[in-house]
Amino acid sequence: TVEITEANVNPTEERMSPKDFDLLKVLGKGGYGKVFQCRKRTGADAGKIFAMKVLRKASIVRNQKDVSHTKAERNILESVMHPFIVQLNYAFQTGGKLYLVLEYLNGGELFTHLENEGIFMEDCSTFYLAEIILALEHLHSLGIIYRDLKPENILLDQEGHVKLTDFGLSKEHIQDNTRTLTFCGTIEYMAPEIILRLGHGKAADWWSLGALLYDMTTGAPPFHGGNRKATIELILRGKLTFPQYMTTDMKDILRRLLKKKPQDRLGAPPDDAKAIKKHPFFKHINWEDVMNKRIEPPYKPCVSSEDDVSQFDPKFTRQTPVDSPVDSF
Ligand SMILES: O=C(Nc1cccc(C(F)(F)F)c1)C1CCN(c2ncnc3[nH]cnc23)CC1
Repeated sequence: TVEITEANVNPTEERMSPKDFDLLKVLGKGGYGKVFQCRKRTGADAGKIFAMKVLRKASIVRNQKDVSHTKAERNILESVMHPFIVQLNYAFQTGGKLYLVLEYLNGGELFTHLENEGIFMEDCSTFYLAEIILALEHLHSLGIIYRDLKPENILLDQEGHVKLTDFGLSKEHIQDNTRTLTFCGTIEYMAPEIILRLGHGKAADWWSLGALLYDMTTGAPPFHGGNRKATIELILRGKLTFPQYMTTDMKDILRRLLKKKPQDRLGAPPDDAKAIKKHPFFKHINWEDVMNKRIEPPYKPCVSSEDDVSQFDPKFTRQTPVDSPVDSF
């Protein structure tokens, strides 16, 4: 059973319900639920735009792991406040569904910008990596492992700063409704110990950071085969190769982040992010400036207004937003 009590779901006093929101656009859809752009109709922030994640309880409880992931997602988002992590504003439920009302980010996915650019220049990758490292450092300080670091889980805000989203149930877990949830969707950024199900610690996030940096710099993740099995083979036993144009610092930090054994990896306990922030690859970075958003973002998403959805996939945004009535019998 999904014992989610009203008390620990709704962080605010206001009793909220779906009718307090007008659905505007569909931002994403998967097996367990949908994400809508919506506008709040009532209360202090009436008129404000949010992203609303709607999860169907029935489809979650089928798999115990997802129940814990879902609860983890809500608990994480409720307890985490950080400039580079998406903010949870409201959480509530109806008989059959869970609702997470999150800050709306109209800059779109980092993935989209990486696709458009092909590859990022080093200073651009350094900017995104620095903000992501501070977000991961904060999560790790709370004992939280992100697990799902990959370009599509990294959104940009209106100014072009990073925001980590989609905790717990990532869209891949949702769409691929199989039992082996860990092996669904993009595994290219997954650390060997996760693939081998040896359990994973914080070091798994630093592997994914390395895979992300490699992808930003070369246009593809470090280990990717023609199919899932080949990719897994390469992640576990493949040799890392670098293109000619890669600088020495970049090659060095990638070698250290993409160590197959978590205990050998840069950022392994007890140092965690400290060891990474000290690496020469970040010699020009002032970490205080990064935290205070004093570094100019490399791309400013061209969005016209707060409710702009132009950065999202039209295959979703062109759909009429309907919160399917699972509750009304
Ligand atoms: O499609 C998505 N997620 C997704 C896809 C399929 C299924 C499900 C689930 F079943 F879990 F609901 C979720 C993305 C989530 C992050 N997105 C956000 N976009 C804008 N503001 C945001 N603020 C917070 N997140 C965003 C873009 C869409």
